[in-house]
Amino acid sequence: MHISIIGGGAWGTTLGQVLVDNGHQVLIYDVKQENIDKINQKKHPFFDTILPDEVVATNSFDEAINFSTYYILSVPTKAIRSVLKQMNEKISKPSVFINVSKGIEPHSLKRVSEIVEEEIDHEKLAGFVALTGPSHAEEVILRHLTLLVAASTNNELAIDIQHVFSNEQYLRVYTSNDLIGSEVGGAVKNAIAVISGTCTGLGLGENARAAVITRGIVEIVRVVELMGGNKETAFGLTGIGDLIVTASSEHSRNFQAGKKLGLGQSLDQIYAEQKQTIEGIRTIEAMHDLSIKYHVDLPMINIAFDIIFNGLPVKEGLQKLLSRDLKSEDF
Ligand SMILES: NC(=O)C1=CN([C@@H]2O[C@H](COP(=O)(O)OP(=O)(O)OC[C@H]3O[C@@H](n4cnc5c(N)ncnc54)[C@H](OP(=O)(O)O)[C@@H]3O)[C@@H](O)[C@H]2O)C=CC1
Ligand SMILES: O=C(CO)COP(=O)(O)O
Repeated sequence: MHISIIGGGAWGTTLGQVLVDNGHQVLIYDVKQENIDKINQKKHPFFDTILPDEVVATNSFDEAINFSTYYILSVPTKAIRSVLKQMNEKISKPSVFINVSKGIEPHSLKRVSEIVEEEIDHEKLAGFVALTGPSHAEEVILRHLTLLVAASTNNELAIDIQHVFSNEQYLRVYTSNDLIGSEVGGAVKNAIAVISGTCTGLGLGENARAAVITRGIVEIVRVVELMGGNKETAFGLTGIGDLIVTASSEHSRNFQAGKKLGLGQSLDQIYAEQKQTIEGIRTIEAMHDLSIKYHVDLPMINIAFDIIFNGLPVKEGLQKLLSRDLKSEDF
C-alpha cells in the first residue's frame, strides 16, 4: 500500500519505519525542512537511529497528498484543524484518515474524529481510525514489543488498519469499535501524566504516583462516560495502558513538562526549553472547560489548570487537593 504521513516528528517518522517493515511505501510530509533532510539522510529526526532506505520525506504538501488515499495524521492536535482545511482543498478522492495524535480541542471540546468530520467534505471522507495505545516512539523505533488499538466505528476498516500496522516481530494491534472511549483515553491520559510528573518534580514518591494514576483513571472514566464512550475502554490499552506508560516514564514529554512545573518553572520556561509536542497542557485546558460546562468533578485536572494558567503555587495546589471533604472511593 501507499501511505502518506502528515507530520514527520518523533511518532510520524517512527510509524514510517513500522510501515516500511511491513512492506508498504510511505511518504512523510513535515513543515520543518530540518526533519525532512534528516529523514532523507536516513536519520531519525529525534533518535539516534538509522532509518530504512524506503522511509522518504518531502516538503511538498501536494506531493504527499497525491501519493495515496491513506493519510496518517501525526501533527500536534493544535495543528490538526488547519492541516485538515489544507488537505480538504487538495484531496480529490475518497480517503482514509488514520489519526495518531492525542488531544481534545479546548473550547470546542471536539475529538479529532469530530474535527475531521467538520473539515473534510463528506464525499472525500472514506473512513476514520484512531491508532492509539501505550507506545513511546523511543521504543517502537527500536522495534521493542508494543500493543496498539485501531479504533473505528467502521469495524471492517479497523480490521484493515490492524493488518496494515501489525508486525509479528514486535507490534500487535487490536481493534475497538469504541472510538469515543479510545480517543478520550488517549487524550486525557496526557493531562494526568503532566500531574504525575509534577509530583515527581515536587520530590514525591511512588505512593503519590500510584495515587495519581489510580485517581487519574477515575477522571478519565468520568470524561469517557460524559462524552458517550464505554467505561470499560478506560481499563484497556487506550486508557489505563497508555496512562501507565506516560505517567511513569521519563521518556514522556508530558511527564517531563509536569516535572518542570513541580520544580517551579513557568509554562513559558517549559515551552522555551521543550520544543517537542506537549499535548497534556492543552488537554488540561480543554478538560477544565468541560468540567465547568458539564459540572463534571475533575479535581486533579482543575488544580493543575489553576497551577498552570492562574499562577497557583504547586504546593498550595497539592494542599487544596488534600484538604477537600473526605469521601468514599467512588468513580
Ligand atoms: N512521540 C510519541 O511517542 C508519541 C506521540 N503521539 C502523538 O503524536 C502526535 C505527534 O507527536 P510527535 O511526533 O511526538 O511530536 P513532534 O513534536 O515530535 O512532531 C510533530 C511534527 O509535526 C510538525 N508539524 C506541526 N505543524 C505541522 C503542519 N501544519 N504540517 C505538517 N507538520 C506539522 C512539527 O513541526 P514543528 O516542530 O515545526 O511544529 C513536528 O515536526 C502528538 O499528538 C502525540 O501526542 C502518539 C503516540 C506516541
Ligand atoms: O502518547 C505517548 C505514549 O503512548 C507519548 O507520550 P508523550 O507525548 O508524553 O511522550
